[in-house]
Amino acid sequence: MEIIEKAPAKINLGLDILGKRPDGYHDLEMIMASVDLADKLIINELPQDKIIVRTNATFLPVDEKNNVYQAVALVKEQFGIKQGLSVEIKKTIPVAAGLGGGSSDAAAVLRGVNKLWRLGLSKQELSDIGFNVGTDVPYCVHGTTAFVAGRGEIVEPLPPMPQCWVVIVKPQFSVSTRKIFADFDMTGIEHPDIPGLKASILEQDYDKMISLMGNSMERATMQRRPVVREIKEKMMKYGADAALMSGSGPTVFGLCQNYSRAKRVYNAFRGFCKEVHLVRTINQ
Ligand SMILES: C[C@](O)(CO)[C@H](O)COP(=O)(O)OP(=O)(O)OC[C@H]1O[C@@H](n2ccc(N)nc2=O)[C@H](O)[C@@H]1O
Ligand SMILES: Nc1ncnc2c1ncn2[C@@H]1O[C@H](COP(=O)(O)OP(=O)(O)OP(=O)(O)O)[C@@H](O)[C@H]1O
Repeated sequence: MEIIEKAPAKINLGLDILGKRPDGYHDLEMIMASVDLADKLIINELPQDKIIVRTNATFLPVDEKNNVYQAVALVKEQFGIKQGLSVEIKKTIPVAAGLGGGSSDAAAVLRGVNKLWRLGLSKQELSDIGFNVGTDVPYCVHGTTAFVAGRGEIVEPLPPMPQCWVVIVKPQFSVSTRKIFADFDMTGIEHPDIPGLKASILEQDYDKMISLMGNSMERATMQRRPVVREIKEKMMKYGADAALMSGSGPTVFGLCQNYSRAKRVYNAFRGFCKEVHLVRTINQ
């Protein structure tokens, strides 16, 4: 049986860093939403006991370093599964971009093997396995819009964010989340109002939502890469309702309720940046 799973990208409407923990990780509070920019996973069972990962993104690792490989290996080990698996990842989400592509691929393969091997695992159980692969996997297992806390393991689903167009611009360079966190200076950081942002989504109040969007990591990434600020400013200049860096960056996304405005913002970046997308939010 062949299983096809979609792995959508995420954006952080809000990201707050509460502090560094004794284990070196950071306590976070985030509001995340999925957008219709997705990788596609084609999953097939293999008779031999091995995991084969293939991808059109030839620069990506396909061994134990790949998030999909890791997620499958964990399930096989935990449930003593002797069948193998082949997974083809058709990559569309920009890599190391702040869009959670690797985490979403891992969540997608977990959903896939749950069906293929009839494991009957709940979302919570899939999240618990996936959390060993990456911070954003528990969120990606739940998808849509959610409040996420702790190191990333606490996921509280929310109603879908108010629908809008999303312009996604990824500059040519990538950013290492680990490095940004390692050098992160908590002094004087801006804390977005996450409870307020959460309330705006519960109330489906788009104007309130865009006024409260914020990302504590933006400043650190912008200091290293001023072009991130330039992209954000240019998005606003061309008519985005709001613009923000996603995750640790360097991708910036702009929100527009009006399609022609979104198209104008999109056109302003085409040719200027290589990876530019105009997509919708996912509302189910
Ligand atoms: C910042 C976000 O993009 C927000 O969505 C994600 O939390 C990052 O997700 P990711 O790249 O999948 O991150 P992981 O591979 O889990 O972690 C990368 C590195 O970021 C740091 N890290 C991550 C999560 C966290 N709560 N505190 C941390 O300090 C750790 O040094 C970790 O080694
Ligand atoms: N399936 C995968 N897709 C993308 N990257 C992967 C995958 N598996 C492993 N990686 C590695 O993970 C690193 C981070 O990739 P990813 O695209 O998930 O980052 P990101 O968008 O910054 O994520 P986040 O927003 O969660 O920080 C890459 O450098 C890549 O080598």
